[in-house]
Amino acid sequence: MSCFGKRTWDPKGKHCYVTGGSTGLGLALSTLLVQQGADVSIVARNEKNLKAAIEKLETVRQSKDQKFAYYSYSLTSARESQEALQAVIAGHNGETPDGVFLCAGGSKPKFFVEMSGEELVQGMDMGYWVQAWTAWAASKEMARTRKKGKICFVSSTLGYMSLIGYASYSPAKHALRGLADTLRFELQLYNIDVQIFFPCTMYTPGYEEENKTKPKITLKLEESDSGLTAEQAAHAMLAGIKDHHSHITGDWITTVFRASTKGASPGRFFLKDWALNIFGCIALPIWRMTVDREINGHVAEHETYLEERGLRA
Ligand SMILES: NC(=O)C1=CN([C@@H]2O[C@H](COP(=O)(O)OP(=O)(O)OC[C@H]3O[C@@H](n4cnc5c(N)ncnc54)[C@H](OP(=O)(O)O)[C@@H]3O)[C@@H](O)[C@H]2O)C=CC1
Ligand SMILES: CCCCCCCCCCCCCCCC(=O)[C@@H](N)CO
Repeated sequence: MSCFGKRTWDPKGKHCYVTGGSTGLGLALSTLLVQQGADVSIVARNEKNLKAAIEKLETVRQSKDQKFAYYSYSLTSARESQEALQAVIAGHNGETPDGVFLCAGGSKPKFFVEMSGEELVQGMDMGYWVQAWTAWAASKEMARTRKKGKICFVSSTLGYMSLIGYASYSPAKHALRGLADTLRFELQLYNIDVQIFFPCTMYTPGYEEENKTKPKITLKLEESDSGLTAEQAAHAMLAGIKDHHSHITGDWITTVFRASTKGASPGRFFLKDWALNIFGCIALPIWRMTVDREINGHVAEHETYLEERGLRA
């Protein structure tokens, strides 16, 4: 039983569709779902990683009846996201998934003035549309087939706040929160549960990739966040999913941001959220002042950086 006596969600025997299930958080979540008896279908682009992920899932299989499948699609367009979902359904005896877990995504942090127009558009594709299109396709399918399913988005700490360097990513992750909060209301019409996870830094292949372009100052400011392994983050995500939390967090810093930006989003026990909010009212402005000081102390170094790249007249 979870809050308000609602039964906890049990993955056993459920068909789970995990986007981005080939590496990082998506693979760690798929592994947990398999260990708890679910059938898992994963979608990502790179076929070699997908195959390797299925081999890993085979090693934790609980029963011979569990079905695992992978499909290679890029989920940044409406058409491919619908095709991917149809392939997942066809591969599972025509059955709509019980749970859709939207782990696909990525970021390419840089300074705003060094980003190209394409990179800013890609930021929305890889942060927002890569999950929104699948949520859209799955909502239509669940409503049509009367499936009382669940959809869980993956935002970020940066979906509640932001940091220098994340102009192409943080807005997309904030937009996911807007979509999840909208759908939490609207999809009640079809008995579909909508949740959203806000992970902090996770040490994954995606993290290593983003560090190739990340400004030094961004990396430095992120040090306040000690980070989680993909497995730790997946545990927190699944615990929140089971307990029907609308907004799921896996570390204390993001939990403070959750409480301090709550608005009308559902939270936890009100006294706990009040206490977190009061703590945030004091600690966050102090933290922000240290960040402003750090950025202002970076002006001279940044001047050289821009000159070296021909970005200063
Ligand atoms: N790592 C971090 O510090 C944090 C990450 N996040 C978010 O968590 C989620 C998981 O991140 P993480 O595990 O680190 O990332 P990884 O890069 O390790 O994994 C991302 C997964 O998404 C897939 N993917 C990426 N682009 C597409 C696409 N266009 N179509 C289909 N699949 C795609 C990748 O496979 P392939 O490339 O083969 O398509 C891979 O399976 C992302 O949404 C990320 O934004 C949030 C907070 C912190
Ligand atoms: C309460 C007072 C203390 C406040 C401290 C605030 C520290 C902020 C840390 C920001 C961490 C950003 C994680 C980004 C993860 C992510 O999404 C990227 N890795 C992109 O993938």
